[in-house]
Amino acid sequence: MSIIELLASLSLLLVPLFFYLTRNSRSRAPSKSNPKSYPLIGSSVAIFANRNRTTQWTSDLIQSSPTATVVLRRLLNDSRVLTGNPANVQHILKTKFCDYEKGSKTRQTLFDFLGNGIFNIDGDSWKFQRQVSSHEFNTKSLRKFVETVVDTEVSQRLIPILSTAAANKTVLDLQDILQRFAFDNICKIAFGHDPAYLLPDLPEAEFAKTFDDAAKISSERVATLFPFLWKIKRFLNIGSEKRLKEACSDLREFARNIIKEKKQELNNKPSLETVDLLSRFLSSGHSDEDFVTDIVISFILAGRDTTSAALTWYFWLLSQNPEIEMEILREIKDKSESPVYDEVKDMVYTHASLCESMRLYPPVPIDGKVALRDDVLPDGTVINKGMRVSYHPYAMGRAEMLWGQDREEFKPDRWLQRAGDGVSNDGKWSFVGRDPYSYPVFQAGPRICLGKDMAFLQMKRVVAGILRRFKVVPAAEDGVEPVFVSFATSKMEGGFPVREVLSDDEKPACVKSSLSGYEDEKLLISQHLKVVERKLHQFASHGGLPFMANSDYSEEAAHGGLNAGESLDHEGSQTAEQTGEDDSSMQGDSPVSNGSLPAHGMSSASFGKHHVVATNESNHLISYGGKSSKQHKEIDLVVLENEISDLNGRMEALEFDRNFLEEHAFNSLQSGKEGPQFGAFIYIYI
Ligand code: HEM
Repeated sequence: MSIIELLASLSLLLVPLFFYLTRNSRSRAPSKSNPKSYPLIGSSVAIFANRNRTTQWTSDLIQSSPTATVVLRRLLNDSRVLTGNPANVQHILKTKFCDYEKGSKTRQTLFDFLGNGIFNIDGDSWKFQRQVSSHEFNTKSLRKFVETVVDTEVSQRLIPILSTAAANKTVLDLQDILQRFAFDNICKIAFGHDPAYLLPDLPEAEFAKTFDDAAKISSERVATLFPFLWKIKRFLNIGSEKRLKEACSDLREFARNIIKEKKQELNNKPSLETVDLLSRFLSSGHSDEDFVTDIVISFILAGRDTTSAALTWYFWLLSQNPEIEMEILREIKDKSESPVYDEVKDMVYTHASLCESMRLYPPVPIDGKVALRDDVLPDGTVINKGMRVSYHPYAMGRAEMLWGQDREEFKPDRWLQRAGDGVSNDGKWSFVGRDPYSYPVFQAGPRICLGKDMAFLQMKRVVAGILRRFKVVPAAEDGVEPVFVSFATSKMEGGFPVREVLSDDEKPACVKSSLSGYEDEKLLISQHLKVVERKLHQFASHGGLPFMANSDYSEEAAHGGLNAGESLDHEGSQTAEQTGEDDSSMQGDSPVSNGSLPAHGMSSASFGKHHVVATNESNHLISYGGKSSKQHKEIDLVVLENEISDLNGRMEALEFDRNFLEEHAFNSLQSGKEGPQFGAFIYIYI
């Protein structure tokens, strides 16, 4: 055969193959935002390069797509669609529910870990599990959940551990503590079993490690570019697959022990006083041990990793937004010490702040289905049978189209309305939810999370328990941002080391009164910072500071102070218009915020009014005439820099003095100078 004949035959073979392999390229999804794709290998190079930050990378791709949808082409025509478009989300999760399933490929991939549990199953088996489980989430069960299980875990385990850490000034991994808390909770409520992982000596959490390994390796299987590799490793029982096998076997052993215990209990006492989820399944005629084991594992996954992830990021955000923390504390202090079910339900601002936190850090950042037949999404993306279509709560929570220009700010107010707005007329906040297709943090449609209400009740009770007594302070240096990672559910990479500091109410009276002056000063500095922030914003918009020539610092401070004061108003008298005004002042990318001032070193350590006078003088300086516009701009900028540097120095000095005072006060209390008071304090809180 001549070379020409050989080439001709090859092209006869390759051309159809090429068209077959690239047939998905004809999808009408916007191509500009899709990463560069090549025949056969698709975008594998980019996917591989971003494998350690898939969530963030795909979120960026979605943000830059005009329809908020991207198609990721992988090896050999394995295309996956990722969407942040609410219309598409509604389409796959509700309108065409029957055409999008977990799918057999995903089921097979996750089978070793989740078996036939509710997260990994479709059809009748899913319906049955959902139906039986749903009894566990009715109002009566939830009321019992808050008033017995959660309360006990908070007051008898969580608080004592945090109190000891606060007294000894030890650093705790809050992520680990919250996972232990959630694990004890879910086992107690779902299986009537107390694993007692949240104990003062923090027992070796071998189970947690095992569970994390199983979840991580399983989600790596789903994400991998080379699925055949895990299959070979599994066959040979080597590497990560060997570990997965061991982990799954340990998990199953754990679940089987719980089931054995429960069966014995049921045999001894056929009518139990309290009916938990496991008893329900065992009494429903399903005695197949593997099936019940799968259910136990799925519920541990649902209950342990979601609320703990949500709360970990929540406490991080609060540490960066003290004024919001104060507003939450105000709401909490309105309720009783151990808020009962109705009070927890009524914690509207706390509820809004949790929704806002999960908007930015969703516990399940990406989730998906598989198309059972060819389809076209509402935005025109062509879907082929067997294609994986994922929705992306992480990207959606950061989409300007859905949340506006201030989407990166942590603002619980966006979920709230005040009296006089037609929604509530008792002067309180009322919660305004978003449609679940724009905010699919709990999924949406027929498979919406069953534990949503339970999760909120639990999280609000934990927040109330902790914030009433402590301030959670990240142990990492200021400015160090934790890293968001995700293996099925999200995590903070490396944990969340914190120092628990007693809240002011919990401190002995002498320390409290000395510290209140520092708090006032801190508030004043924050207000000044808001003013500077607004000035910088104006500088960016107008190339100068138009207001400075006509107004003086006091007016600005008063204005800034009003906004900050609004959030501190105990009577809750802030109006919707005022809130709106505050919003607009914060819109756009603010180059300076309270937590991210550039360090200019220490300047004045003097506090209060002196500083106002000095700044006043600086402002007058720039209103002197005779300068060119360019010179004006330069002077404006110098003035702003000086202000920032000065405020920064004052904040550092303040923190230093405050720490010194706390240290000194605690030391003198410990050395007995104020023995009786400290004794009482220890007695009550430790
Ligand atoms: C902040 C906390 C939580 C979040 C963000 C959350 C989120 C989700 C999401 C995204 C799904 C869909 C998963 C999928 O099908 O792929 C889901 C399903 C589910 N969740 Fe939650 N969840 C939370 C807490 C809980 C809790 C505490 C429970 C209680 C045990 C729970 C029980 C379930 C169950 C049983 C399903 C399966 C529903 C079904 O497939 O019909 N969740 N959740």
